[in-house]
Amino acid sequence: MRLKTESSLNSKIITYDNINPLIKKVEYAVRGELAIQAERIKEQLKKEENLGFDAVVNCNIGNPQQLTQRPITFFRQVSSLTEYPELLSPENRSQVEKLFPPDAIEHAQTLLKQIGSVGAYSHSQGIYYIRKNVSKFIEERDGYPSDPNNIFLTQGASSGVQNVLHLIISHPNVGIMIPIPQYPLYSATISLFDANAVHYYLNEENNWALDIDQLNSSLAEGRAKGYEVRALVIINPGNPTGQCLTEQNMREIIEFCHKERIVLLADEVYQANIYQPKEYPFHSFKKVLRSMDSKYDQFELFSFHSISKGMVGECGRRGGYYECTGIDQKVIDQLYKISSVSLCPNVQGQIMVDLMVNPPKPGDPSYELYQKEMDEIYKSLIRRSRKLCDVFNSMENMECNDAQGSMYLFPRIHLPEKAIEAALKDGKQPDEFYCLAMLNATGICVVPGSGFGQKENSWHLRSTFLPPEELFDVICSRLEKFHKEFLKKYR
Ligand SMILES: Cc1ncc(COP(=O)(O)O)c(CN[C@@H]2CONC2=O)c1O
Repeated sequence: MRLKTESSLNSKIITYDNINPLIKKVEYAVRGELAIQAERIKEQLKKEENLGFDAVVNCNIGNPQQLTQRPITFFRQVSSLTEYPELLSPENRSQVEKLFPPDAIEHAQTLLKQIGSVGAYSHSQGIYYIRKNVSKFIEERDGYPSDPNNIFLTQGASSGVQNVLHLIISHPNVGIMIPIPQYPLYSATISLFDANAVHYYLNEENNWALDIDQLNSSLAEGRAKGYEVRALVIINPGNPTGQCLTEQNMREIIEFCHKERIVLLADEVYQANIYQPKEYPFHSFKKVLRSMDSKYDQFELFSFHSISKGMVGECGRRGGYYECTGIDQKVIDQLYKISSVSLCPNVQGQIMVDLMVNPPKPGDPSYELYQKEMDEIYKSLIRRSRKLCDVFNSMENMECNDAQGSMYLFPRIHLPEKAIEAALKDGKQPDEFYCLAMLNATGICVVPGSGFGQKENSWHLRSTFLPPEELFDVICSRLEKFHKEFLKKYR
């Protein structure tokens, strides 16, 4: 028997060296080095250190309410009434009616009748009444049937994406096609589940369009590496690129998946963030699929949505859903089983999904305020996206496609050779080096393009356009001043 020395008894059982290597391999740039450095700077500012700016501006994450966007009043009224049902008792009614509109009271009562208590576990797929409202929303949006039994409510779209990818990744040789640039939930999850990302490049010169021949060459590459390519991920509208797919392009994508026997994962969390609705309207893959001929009736599609985006922006409540279309019932049963391991998605997140898909209707007492608040946020997002895009395009050595949708701009930066050399000497990617310098000089935290993937020798950054409009002029002038000084230093 090995004698246990004093030191070995005191040494850690779990160490960095002996944890799951797949976890060590995962990267998630949206909250990576830049975000960590931003937190350090926030601590310095709290100690009133003079850093040349008075606050950090988190443009690294699509987190609207962190940047002071207000929640939708009606949604919070209903949610708060469900949290403390005593407010709805007869003895409190007269008081409550002074503070809450009748339709909020009615909505909360209806939910509680279906839910019982928000403190109870719900059905693992989510509350059936809410899933019925999700199906109704989908039917009204697309004009085709939707079955609540094929809907899973989730802890944000993230957990739905992870469950579906986990289900599909049946062995280490599975390939999953993901866009470059992509939202790193996908690369991180594929890596965590020990599978293989098969990259297809979006075309920056054509407004980040998805060329079908790119899909064909990417698939051929994946298969040449011996991967069993099983799924294609489409983010529409795109993150970080903001492009919206045309119906024709979507039909070609469905034809490609059908021909190559690949399951389609349609990430549509930004479906309400559409800023050029005439030129680039949102079409769901479900609608386009159902508009195609009967040979596609068995086509397999997973569609994801979330309460974190749109004008709702309730990121922290962790709500979302995915719809299974054409998925074998036995597979759906396995998704139910894996959902039941986590018992259920949080109930307030489910309530927010219900409010997102079942908001006040014309003629309801709260409809006017609801519409006004949604409209104000929507119009402001358009103004801010255009303003920041114009600023990026006015800066030397920078070019930026406008945001057709989503919450981000992804400008390309042509960095001077000296800056690239300095970055590599510092052991950093050039765009990470630039973004860190920006953060330290201005307090503005963005994410380097290398965190999303990009064409060889091209450098980008991703910024949201979420800071409040009243701060925009200051932020834009800080960006311009920093950029000028950076180029001068490394010219
Ligand atoms: C394309 C896409 N899909 C899914 C998600 C996950 O959302 P929820 O889990 O909150 O529903 C995000 C979040 N966007 C991240 C978070 O903020 N900035 C981003 O790039 C996203 O951008």
